[in-house]
Amino acid sequence: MTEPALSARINLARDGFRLRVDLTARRGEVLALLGPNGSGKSTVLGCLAGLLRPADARITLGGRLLTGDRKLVPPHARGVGLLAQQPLLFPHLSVLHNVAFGPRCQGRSRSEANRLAAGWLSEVDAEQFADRRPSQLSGGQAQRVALARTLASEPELLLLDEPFAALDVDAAPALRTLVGTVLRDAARTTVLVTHDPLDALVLADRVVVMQDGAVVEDGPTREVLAKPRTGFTARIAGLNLVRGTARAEGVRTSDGTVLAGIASTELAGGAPAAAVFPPAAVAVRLMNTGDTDIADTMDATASPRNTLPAVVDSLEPYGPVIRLRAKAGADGPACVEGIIADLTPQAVAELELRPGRPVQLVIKATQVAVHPR
Ligand SMILES: Nc1ncnc2c1ncn2[C@@H]1O[C@H](COP(=O)(O)OP(=O)(O)OP(=O)(O)O)[C@@H](O)[C@H]1O
Repeated sequence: MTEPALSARINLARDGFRLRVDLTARRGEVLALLGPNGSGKSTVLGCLAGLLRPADARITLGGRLLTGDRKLVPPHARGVGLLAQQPLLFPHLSVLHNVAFGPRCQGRSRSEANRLAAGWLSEVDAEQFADRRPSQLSGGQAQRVALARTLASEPELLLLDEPFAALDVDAAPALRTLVGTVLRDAARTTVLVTHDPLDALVLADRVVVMQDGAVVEDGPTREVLAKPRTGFTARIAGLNLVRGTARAEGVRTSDGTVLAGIASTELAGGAPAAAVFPPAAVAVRLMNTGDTDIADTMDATASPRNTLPAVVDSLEPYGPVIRLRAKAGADGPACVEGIIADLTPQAVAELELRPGRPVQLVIKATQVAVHPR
């Protein structure tokens, strides 16, 4: 096992918020840091960048101690580059000189710094803007230049804080592709803070999920998103997650509902478990239509279905489908709260669905994966 390039143990308390994390990343690894608002992601980045001075922390990068033993290496001397949501370019410098700024600060000659800057601008497909001022760039172009500026200092650790969040939907995919290309440098370690599961899937090798200042999930991206252990991760992965305890046939929730499913690994009865299923696996029917529509499509060999009474909470367009969010009815099980179902607009119209309408959620047991929690 190789020594991690980045190792960070951070303990920090601030106005009622407590952060306790232990993070490591290998050289060349791209780590996505996910978590709800206020979970502490930016605080972790601030500590790594040297912008925050945690009371109790030990951060090393490539064997160098950055924070710890009463030492705090200042931001510019860390070998850490930070790309924030906003490009934050120097308005009075040309694009080329913005990018050359880092190498100049590192002691390169003017011509050498300009040569390097031109190379990085071409790397991010922005060499044609070299002579412009930042005010003459679009948001997407400015963010590309900001990426070149960050990379021009050749950081050992690259921190990306929601780098696509401020971009419009047309500019984000191009920059995401570009970032994907530059992140393939095996010499650099990257920590990417994002709300977007697509960023994690496309760019990251590993996902760390934070909640209330602590790490609650850590693993290979696909594994974490496919087998979420927390409601937050399930939501960002676009999956439903119902918690409970393991039973032979599936998961028993705290309200006594048993959700039939298929266990992903062997689970001891009574162990904490979660039932995970995609919104497309949830069929919706009206409470008062009887079982005929389902019975018509079921034969004797059909897999068992879970039928749960619920109430429509909201209906929102979601790409080509309508996403229905359910809530618990007065007498129904609480476990249906927040379950999402994707329906065709035609089905929504035919069933005359609207918020407040009692429905039944029908979920095929074969599409419910049961994971340990
Ligand atoms: N400068 C500050 N002074 C005091 N408390 C702060 C400061 N900045 C953030 N906090 C608090 O620290 C906690 C963690 O905030 P942080 O910004 O790290 O979360 P986050 O996960 O990055 O959230 P978001 O996704 O909303 O950016 C929150 O409770 C926040 O209110």
